[in-house]
Amino acid sequence: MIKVEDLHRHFGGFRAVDGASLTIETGSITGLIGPNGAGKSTLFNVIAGVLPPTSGRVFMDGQDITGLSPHELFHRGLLRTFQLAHEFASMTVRENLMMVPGGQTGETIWSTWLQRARIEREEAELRKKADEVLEFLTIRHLAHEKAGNLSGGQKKLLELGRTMMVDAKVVFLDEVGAGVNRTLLSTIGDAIVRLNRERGYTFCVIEHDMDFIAKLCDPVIVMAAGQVLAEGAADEIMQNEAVIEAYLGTGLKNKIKAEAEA
Ligand SMILES: Nc1ncnc2c1ncn2[C@@H]1O[C@H](COP(=O)(O)OP(=O)(O)OP(=O)(O)O)[C@@H](O)[C@H]1O
Repeated sequence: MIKVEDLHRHFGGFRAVDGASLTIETGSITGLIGPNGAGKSTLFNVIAGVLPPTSGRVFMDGQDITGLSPHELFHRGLLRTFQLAHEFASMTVRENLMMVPGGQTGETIWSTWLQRARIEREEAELRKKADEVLEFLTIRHLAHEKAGNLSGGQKKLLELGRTMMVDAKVVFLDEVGAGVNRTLLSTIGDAIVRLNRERGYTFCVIEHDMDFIAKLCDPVIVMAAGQVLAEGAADEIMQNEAVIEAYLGTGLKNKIKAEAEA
């Protein structure tokens, strides 16, 4: 469980996150939505150790993880997808996956020279794991493709694949659907659900596509002006007056209402 208590992140005098408190339950796929500039990405960045908070605390399973580096959080199984360095364009999809775990014996020249057998064994294990990941994501056919040639949606799948190479526990996905076509978005959605159900991943997903959020996420947390405005099931949230107002602004909401009544 991730618990965020009264989190603030200010930029100069501007309060991007302004006292947000929320809980991401273990085993959930929690949606995080809100109008542009609501503070969602900043909140993600603070939780994931990319930005220090101005004040407030973040706990993971009861342990205070406020201000830990992305690297430390990575080793605890908490990651924001872009923490996993972006794909290496000239390497194949499989090689990109094999790069993730890091710390293999083969990383220093001396050990390369002295421990060839061990390195070969580690490589074989990594290759096997990468192939399992590709199978799970239904993209085995892309194993030898250069990562730079993948479409936007396939790159998102590769990002999910990277989380599987390190057996992540809690994954923060920022705008997973941006620029992704419908078919691939549904493949990505399926992969998220299966990782959640079959591998016990907890997800927190920022996404503007409400169909995607409604299909995948429970609960949905709504942020506006740096604070949590509402939380609940997707259908409740979409009926919530305060949420509609935060998205549309009162003026626009009244205009739509007037037009509907006319
Ligand atoms: N490094 C920064 N310096 C100054 N202001 C920033 C910085 N990062 C974010 N902000 C501001 O903080 C506010 C919240 O930004 P953030 O990206 O967290 O919102 P968001 O809810 O993720 O928006 P979107 O849905 O458009 O991505 C915005 O007004 C943004 O301009």
